Amino acid sequence: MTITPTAAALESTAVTVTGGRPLSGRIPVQGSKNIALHLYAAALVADGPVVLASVPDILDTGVCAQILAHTGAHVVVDDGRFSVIPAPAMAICPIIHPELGRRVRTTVVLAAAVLARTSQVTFPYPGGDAFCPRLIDRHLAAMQAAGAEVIADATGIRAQCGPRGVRAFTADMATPYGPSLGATVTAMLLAARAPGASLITHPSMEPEVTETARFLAECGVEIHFDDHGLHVSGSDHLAGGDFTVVGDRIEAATMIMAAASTGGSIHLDGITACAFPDGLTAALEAAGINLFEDAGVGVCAQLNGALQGIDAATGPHPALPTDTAPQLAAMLTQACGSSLIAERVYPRRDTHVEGLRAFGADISSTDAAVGLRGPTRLRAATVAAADIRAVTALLIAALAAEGTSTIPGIYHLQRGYGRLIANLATLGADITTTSEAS
Ligand SMILES: CC(=O)N[C@H]1[C@@H](OP(=O)(O)OP(=O)(O)OC[C@H]2O[C@@H](n3ccc(=O)[nH]c3=O)[C@H](O)[C@@H]2O)O[C@H](CO)[C@@H](O)[C@@H]1O
Ligand SMILES: C=C(OP(=O)(O)O)C(=O)O
Repeated sequence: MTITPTAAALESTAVTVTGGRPLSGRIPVQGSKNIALHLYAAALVADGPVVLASVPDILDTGVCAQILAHTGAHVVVDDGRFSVIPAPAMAICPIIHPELGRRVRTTVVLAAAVLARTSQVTFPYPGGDAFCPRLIDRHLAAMQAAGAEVIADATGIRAQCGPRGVRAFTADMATPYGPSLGATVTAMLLAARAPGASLITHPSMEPEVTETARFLAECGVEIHFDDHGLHVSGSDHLAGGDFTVVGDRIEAATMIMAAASTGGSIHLDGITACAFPDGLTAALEAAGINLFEDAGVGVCAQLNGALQGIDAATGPHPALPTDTAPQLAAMLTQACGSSLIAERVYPRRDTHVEGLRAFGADISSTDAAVGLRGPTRLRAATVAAADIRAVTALLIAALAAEGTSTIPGIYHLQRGYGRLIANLATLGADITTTSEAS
């Protein structure tokens, strides 16, 4: 099996940006990274074939496709279409490939799907961004509630159910930071294959959850939300289905913030204004960016005068998504006055702060908030980032800065953005990638 490029291979490629050009124009938005990843896991609980359209061409979907193939599923990815025929239960390998599993966050959700199909699974601790400790206790509690014995050691986790497989259950998704997105999908996939009525209390309502629920309903699962939580009537046979991944609201927000940081305005195809959570729309508008729906085919984002500093807080849907906070901070370096971005989904998420300071930003962070003062004339810098949204924050700073900046390493960028560099070039950015080998 070919393993998709490793971090080391991609860390030898750098992005070079000469800033100061206003970005404007029209670009497409990719299918949502995080929705696609959860749908890949959901595809594993179906018995029939699944086709997902508009999947983003990124490292994380490549890694997840390989994890599925390793379980025995027949997987084809072609021109944005992901087709999978899950193996019959008897033929599923109940081991999540350890090297691949350590590279993505969705490993535990994929493991839940395998557990739901085969009554057992062994998996490594998941990867994904490491900006702070990211617990998985709610995922494991859902597996236990579904009847699995869960044993964790230093190398990974093993979950095993009795001969009847997963059973209907009640599990709670609340954490001190709000409901867990990933654990809610883990619980949904277990419940989908557990005959009887399951109840998931305090579920996350992020689009990743509601889109997975829509997909499971297409496959024949009875599923609905009410004041008590998420009700799932599971079955030991699920049809497959065809499903389209909606546009990536985080990529869209990133592009809007990149353009606004340079004084530009853009048109995005493949997303609608209602895909933007209220907290994101409110933050953009308060900063001076107007969003207009374009006849149901896209969104225009236009600057309304100079950017203004804002106070904002991340939170569970429909609040400002935590995955947009680093990019927002980069944009607000160009805003008049002070800004404060409170982080309420994670105990801390500020790996972008030091990098932005290298560009000259007046920015500081405390445990759960980032404070800024602007506008600052940023100067070019050579600085690397530690994770997917921190790297885009640095790219935004480079686009706004005077001179030529270098951001070494594109591993984190490629985990989540398939066409970001090409799209920025289309909008007028002076941006290239260079390999150390060249
Ligand atoms: C691949 C994917 O979709 N990743 C997204 C997903 O991550 P992910 O599913 O990992 O995020 P969670 O919603 O689970 O985590 C949010 C918070 O809950 C806590 N927690 C989580 C699980 C648990 O079992 N116990 C617990 O305490 C975490 O430590 C964190 O503070 O949702 C996050 C929050 O919207 C996004 O930033 C990530 O981009
Ligand atoms: C934190 C993120 O991703 P992951 O959960 O895959 O690390 C993200 O998409 O911003």
